[in-house]
Amino acid sequence: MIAFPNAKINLGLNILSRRPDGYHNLSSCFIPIDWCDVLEIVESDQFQFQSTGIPIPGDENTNLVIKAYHLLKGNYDLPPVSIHLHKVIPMGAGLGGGSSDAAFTLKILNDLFDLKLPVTELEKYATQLGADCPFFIENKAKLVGGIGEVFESVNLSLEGYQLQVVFPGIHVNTGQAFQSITPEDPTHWPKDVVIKPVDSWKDKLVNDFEKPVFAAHPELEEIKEKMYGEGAIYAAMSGSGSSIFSIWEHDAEPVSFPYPSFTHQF
Ligand SMILES: C[C@@](CO)(OP(=O)(O)O)[C@H](O)COP(=O)(O)OP(=O)(O)OC[C@H]1O[C@@H](n2ccc(N)nc2=O)[C@H](O)[C@@H]1O
Ligand SMILES: Nc1ncnc2c1ncn2[C@@H]1O[C@H](COP(=O)(O)OP(=O)(O)O)[C@@H](O)[C@H]1O
Repeated sequence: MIAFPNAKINLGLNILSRRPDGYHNLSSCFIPIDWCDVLEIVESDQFQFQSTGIPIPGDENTNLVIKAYHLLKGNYDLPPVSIHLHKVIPMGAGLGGGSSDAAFTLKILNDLFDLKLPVTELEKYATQLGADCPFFIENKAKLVGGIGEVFESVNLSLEGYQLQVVFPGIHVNTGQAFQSITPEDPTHWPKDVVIKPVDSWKDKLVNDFEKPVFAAHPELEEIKEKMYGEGAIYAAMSGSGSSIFSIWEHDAEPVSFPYPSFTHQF
């Protein structure tokens, strides 16, 4: 069975409070985007994992795809599988690619072996793999709270707009980025801003990670400012960075950068 785990971007990302377990409560609007990996899982004689495309750092057993398989295997009598992950989504980019691979692994195994796990159960398993993972189970634009596992539907349409996402190659460590933030309530909440026209979002829809990450990497802020300077309606960093995205009128020509990038007409 083959699937195409996609990335996400954060429209606004406010870090509200630090919890006793070290995690942070946040408020954001997540939207899926069509920048995708390729993930194939088939039944096999023995467990096998192969990855191609962008090399994934770290020991193979830290790969979230393998962790997702073992998590389900702990509770279900799963046969061995052969997994092929073709990595396209940049990593450490604030795009949630690894989390998406993990969530799609759960969904494929659920379908392949007819486990009949409902969405709520899949989301619980996904939360054990990473705070961003449960979003990719339903994989629809959502207002997100808690540490990333509390969802509210949102009436958001970007139809008629164009999205640009640029990955400038700087890898941001998510855990360290959270440590550099002083949590507080925002002046404007994402749920109130994203339902208004896109041209009202600037300065209201804020990603709290921008301040510390831009201070460490001023070239990222320059990319955002260049997007605004060339006509973007809204521009911001996604997640803990370092991807910068911008929203344009459908007939605009987004400024180009010498980095991996993705554009999409909604
Ligand atoms: C910041 C966000 C926003 O969408 O995205 P990315 O930049 O990673 O894409 C997410 O909250 C990232 O979620 P995810 O990357 O799954 O986090 P995890 O693997 O669970 O945790 C990585 C590190 O971030 C910290 N963390 C994560 C989520 C959260 N709500 N509070 C935290 O403090 C954890 O303490 C951990 O040290
Ligand atoms: N399947 C996977 N794809 C990408 N990264 C993975 C995967 N499994 C584990 N990782 C680890 O997670 C880290 C963060 O990757 P990713 O989730 O794509 O970025 P981000 O958290 O910035 O959205 C990577 O640097 C890598 O060490």
